[in-house]
Amino acid sequence: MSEIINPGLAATVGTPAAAGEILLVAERITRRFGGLVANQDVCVTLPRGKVHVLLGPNGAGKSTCINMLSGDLPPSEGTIHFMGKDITGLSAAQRSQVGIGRSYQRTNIFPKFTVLENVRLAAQSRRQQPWRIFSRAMKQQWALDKARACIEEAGLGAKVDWIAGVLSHGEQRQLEIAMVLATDAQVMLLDEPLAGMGSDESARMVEVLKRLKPSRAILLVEHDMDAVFAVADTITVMVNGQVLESGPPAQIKASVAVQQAYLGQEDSFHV
Ligand SMILES: Nc1ncnc2c1ncn2[C@@H]1O[C@H](COP(=O)(O)OP(=O)(O)OP(=O)(O)O)[C@@H](O)[C@H]1O
Repeated sequence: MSEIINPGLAATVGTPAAAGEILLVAERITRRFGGLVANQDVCVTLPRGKVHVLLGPNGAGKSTCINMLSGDLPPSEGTIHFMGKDITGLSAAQRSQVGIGRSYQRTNIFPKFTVLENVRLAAQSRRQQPWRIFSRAMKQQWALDKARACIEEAGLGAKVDWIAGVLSHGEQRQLEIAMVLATDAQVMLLDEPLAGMGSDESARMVEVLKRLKPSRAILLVEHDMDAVFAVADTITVMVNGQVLESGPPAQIKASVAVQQAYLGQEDSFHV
């Protein structure tokens, strides 16, 4: 497999497509760690224009699932297709280049760089000469223009020249969203984007997610139930590495099996 990109796949990215188009399909993905089955036969379908939330108690397998979708972990079994092409064997870097972007549970930015520099670097990471990213700093106008647009879309327009390290926690998470956008992600995999946020910051992030949703497919792992039910079109609840139930929010809210899975957990279904 080429280290840089699958050209056939790259050519499909950026093609205007209708809402509802299926972008990513994971079929029966399974991941074992020695004798532990962290995900078993998990199926996920991500259409453009929809937010899919992965819920589940601690240790249920949500991060393992998102790691397999992003390419950070190879599945032990199962397949993942993006826009009809099999990407099961692509690395995380290759998936980023074809249009699958992710954020991590922990904030992942360059704290001494400005907001604009962080996002400009993310934009340039999609290009095929990553070793030039630093040496040609600030010279590529296209990357700056793209970075500004993504920063605006992520709701950070007023902080474009701020040093990233002095932003609030919530703003740093918004910056990460801008960095994912700058890679032209069609599919956004977001691992707990609201973690550690206060209510104002959470509300702002929910607005950002709603704004991003129409033109992309978004998969979230999130524990904040108010936010989950504010943005989700589909919710998949995992327990012990398996899908317990998957469906629209009203179905999940009414599910006795889901209620029972959450008994004694911090994350409650009081929504
Ligand atoms: N790299 C690894 N090596 C061994 N076991 C792992 C590894 N990563 C995850 N696991 C195990 O797989 C199971 C699922 O973990 P995972 O992190 O996917 O759950 P989670 O639902 O994301 O949990 P949390 O909400 O606590 O983040 C757990 O039992 C965990 O200990």
